[in-house]
Amino acid sequence: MMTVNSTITRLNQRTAPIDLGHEARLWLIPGILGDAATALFHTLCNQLPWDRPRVRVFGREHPVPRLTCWVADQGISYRYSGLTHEGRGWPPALDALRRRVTELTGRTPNGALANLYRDGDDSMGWHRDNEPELGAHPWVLSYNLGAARDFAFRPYGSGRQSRVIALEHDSLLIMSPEVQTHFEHALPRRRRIQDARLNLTFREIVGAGPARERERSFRQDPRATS
Ligand SMILES: O=C(O)CCC(=O)C(=O)O
Ligand SMILES: [Fe+2]
Repeated sequence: MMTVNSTITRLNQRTAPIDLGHEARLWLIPGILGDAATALFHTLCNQLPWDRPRVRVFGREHPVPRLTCWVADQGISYRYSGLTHEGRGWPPALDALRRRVTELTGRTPNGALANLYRDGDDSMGWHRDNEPELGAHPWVLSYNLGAARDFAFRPYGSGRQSRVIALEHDSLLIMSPEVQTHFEHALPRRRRIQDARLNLTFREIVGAGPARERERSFRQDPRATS
């Protein structure tokens, strides 16, 4: 497995990072698949076994405002929305994308959480991706298809929003581990957007430690929760 430093060096050679502070860095690489991206978008929309988990927020049950699917190596499981999701292997449609993500980052994720936002009404609330099964240095590699959407960061614990980045079709956003330590992120609702967007966050599940519920804060908008 690649060390943290060699990943940083490789990414810095490709593009200048966006520095959020506290050593938390983002790299945004546009156009990583080219023409193949549009076909991949339609294939994944149609072929992934999408689910719409229900979660309890302030004592009431709601379906999450998006569709989700966990894709991973056989036996690699991930806990979110109160359920453990088991990896069943990768669909061939993702082979080229996985190779490309590894080529760009040097990292070898063994799972990806897919989210399908049917239109701008679908969203994801403030959270960090720091589950114990991601280990002490969780690199999150986030690939985008379809409608461009804003992605927001704010310092963890402060509520003050610090940065919004537009994530466009066929772009890859890489978050260094410190992003999860010091910042939360969210995909805010954007009512004017009528088109669908699909996001895959590639992750490395490193241990079988006790899974705990994904951390979410519901301050912004209870409908934007997961
Ligand atoms: O849709 C996105 O860009 C964000 C997804 C995300 O933050 C997650 O799956 O943890
Ligand atoms: Fe996330």
